[in-house]
Amino acid sequence: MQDHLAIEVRGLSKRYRRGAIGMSSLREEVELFLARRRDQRPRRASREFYALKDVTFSVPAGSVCGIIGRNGSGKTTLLKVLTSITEPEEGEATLRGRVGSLLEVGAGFHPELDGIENIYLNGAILGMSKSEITSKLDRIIQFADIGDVMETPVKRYSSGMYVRLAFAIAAHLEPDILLVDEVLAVGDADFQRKSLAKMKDAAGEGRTVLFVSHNMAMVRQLCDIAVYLEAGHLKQIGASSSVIDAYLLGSTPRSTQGERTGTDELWGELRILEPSSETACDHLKFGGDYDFVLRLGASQPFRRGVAEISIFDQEGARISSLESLAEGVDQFDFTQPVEIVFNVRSLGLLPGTYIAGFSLFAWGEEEPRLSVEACLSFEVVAATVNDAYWPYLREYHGIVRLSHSANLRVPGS
Ligand SMILES: Nc1ncnc2c1ncn2[C@@H]1O[C@H](COP(=O)(O)OP(=O)(O)OP(=O)(O)O)[C@@H](O)[C@H]1O
Repeated sequence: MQDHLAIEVRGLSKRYRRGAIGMSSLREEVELFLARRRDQRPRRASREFYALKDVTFSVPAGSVCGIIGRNGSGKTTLLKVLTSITEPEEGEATLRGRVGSLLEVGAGFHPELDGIENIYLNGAILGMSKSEITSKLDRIIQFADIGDVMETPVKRYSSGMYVRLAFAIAAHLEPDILLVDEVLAVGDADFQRKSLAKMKDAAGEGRTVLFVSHNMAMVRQLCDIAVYLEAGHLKQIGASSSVIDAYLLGSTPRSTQGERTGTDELWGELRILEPSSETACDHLKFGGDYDFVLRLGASQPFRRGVAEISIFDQEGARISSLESLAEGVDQFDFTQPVEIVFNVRSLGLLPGTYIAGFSLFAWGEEEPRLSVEACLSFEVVAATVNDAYWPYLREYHGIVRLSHSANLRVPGS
């Protein structure tokens, strides 16, 4: 193995048998359940499949590497193979140095032992001496910041407390390689911020971090390289920004170039353009100016209407909408297609991935005549460091930035 490589994975394959409930991801179970209800099909027979297939890549020491991919693409399986929780059928993985991991809430903890005893237990597993662990104890307790439960058996901890303590241990026992699954999402925003900073520090000290996440803004911010898995195969590895772009494009519901949706009688097409440009963009800068252009066509006259563009986050929560009526546009003469241009200025959506859709209502009717929930996805990226807005990051500041100013005053004077 080459010295500068902390992790080397060669031809890794892992097979599972699908069938029993609880073995598949939740989403797969829900899909299966719905499919069965729809078709009354008998239960799918159990069969083998590859959760990982011939995966080969390496990670240089001192890098922070993101592992990304859709649900069920094999990310967790990869971490489980790397930590020897599961054995691969083929291939091999070599990890250079001491490995600390944070995979599942509660994993690596003994439920009957209290917080402090678990710190010693984990340290011992990592091969540390008692005095080495004692010297780090205060920092771990301080980082976990879970109050006076350190002497309570961890089986009584909430999942948030588990994660706080587990991350504090994993990060402070100074493993050479730190493997972190999405568990951090359980912690609150403040704790996530501390954890991200800690992972960055770890890399700065020459440690290697492998970080599984669905949060592209976080991966983009934290990781210098990324591995993109698709259905157990390695789809791409490289600089995190280009791998994330490839992943987002792959999971885009439809082309950002805009695509006609609807019927011959009534259709719409949504594009995002830079003002006075005809080129569609899918990477928008936080704080930038954009035109959301909705082209509509109808075969029947449809005079008074309300057009609305809805913007959702990756989890499907509606973040905002743009609405024509409030802006004084409500007369659509459909003798030929029309375009409604929504001028969005100083875009206040924080870096992250968003999905847009649109609907068209006839005046006075409750149900839309045309409704398209997701027709394009776009990503908002942080502007450059020189930009006044650059520090605004979603995981620290929420999803939208309200336009505001601030001033100082002394009450009563
Ligand atoms: N113990 C198991 N037995 C059978 N199948 C399994 C087992 N563990 C995982 N799988 C299946 O292997 C595939 C990969 O799962 P894995 O958890 O690695 O995906 P993932 O990318 O981490 O997904 P997610 O993003 O949803 O966490 C999925 O189809 C999953 O259902």
